[in-house]
Amino acid sequence: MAILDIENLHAGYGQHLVLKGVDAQAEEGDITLVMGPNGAGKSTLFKTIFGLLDPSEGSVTFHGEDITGCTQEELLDRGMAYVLQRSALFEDMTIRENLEMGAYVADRDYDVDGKIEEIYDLFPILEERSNAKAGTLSGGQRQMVEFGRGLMLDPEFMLIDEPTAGLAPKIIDQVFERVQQINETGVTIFMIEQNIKTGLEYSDYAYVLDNGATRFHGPADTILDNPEIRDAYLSENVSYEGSE
Ligand SMILES: Nc1ncnc2c1ncn2[C@@H]1O[C@H](COP(=O)(O)OP(=O)(O)OP(=O)(O)O)[C@@H](O)[C@H]1O
Repeated sequence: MAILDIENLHAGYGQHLVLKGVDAQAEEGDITLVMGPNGAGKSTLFKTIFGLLDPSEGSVTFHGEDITGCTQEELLDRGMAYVLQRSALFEDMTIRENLEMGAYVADRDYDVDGKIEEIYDLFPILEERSNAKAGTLSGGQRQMVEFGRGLMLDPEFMLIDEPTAGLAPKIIDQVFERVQQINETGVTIFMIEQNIKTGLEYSDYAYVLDNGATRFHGPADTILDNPEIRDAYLSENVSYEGSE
């Protein structure tokens, strides 16, 4: 069953229309990859899903309910989380304090400590380094804190924008393993990624966006069987991961 359903979505910045008819779905329990060239509109799509941009046409439904026009707080309440591409940690705060910030909109009786314990169980290094300031962490550890912070309100659906952006090639697999761990706790993942070959290995289904519209979609393990997709989208990523 689709937890998220995007239909004919149009959105942009002022007069600049970026999304020109995106159709996509996320099946419950899946990791769904969103790929496409630079400027295709991937981040714009995620911002529109999360209510940061108003669509001019089309709809986004979550659990069958139209969420167009919902505020971020309402979406968090409904079980959606958004992990941004650019690191937005509080540099002078500790790992634990950064995690606590992930629950700042929670009710007073929300069990913040209990949730942090769950995140420490998932990513033990965060407990070992809980008093370290975010500004002292490696790129991979920062990304783990970002994931942890996104998990603080117990989401069932997580938007993740390019989790490996700017990270060293040798830790890319680790980042995807963490995404997989999160998914195994029952969180449906909708993820933008430029490291296409590795990203597809960890995904169930994939969408290719081009020029603001859905160009192609299919099971992740079949996407690269399409020569058109390989030629158009893989060649520019070969440098990341080496050619076959
Ligand atoms: N805040 C903004 N104001 C105006 N135009 C923007 C803004 N953010 C993005 N754009 C434009 O929207 C288009 C799509 O950008 P977007 O970031 O959604 O693409 P993307 O597919 O995520 O690309 P990338 O892989 O480079 O992150 C680009 O032409 C970009 O210049």
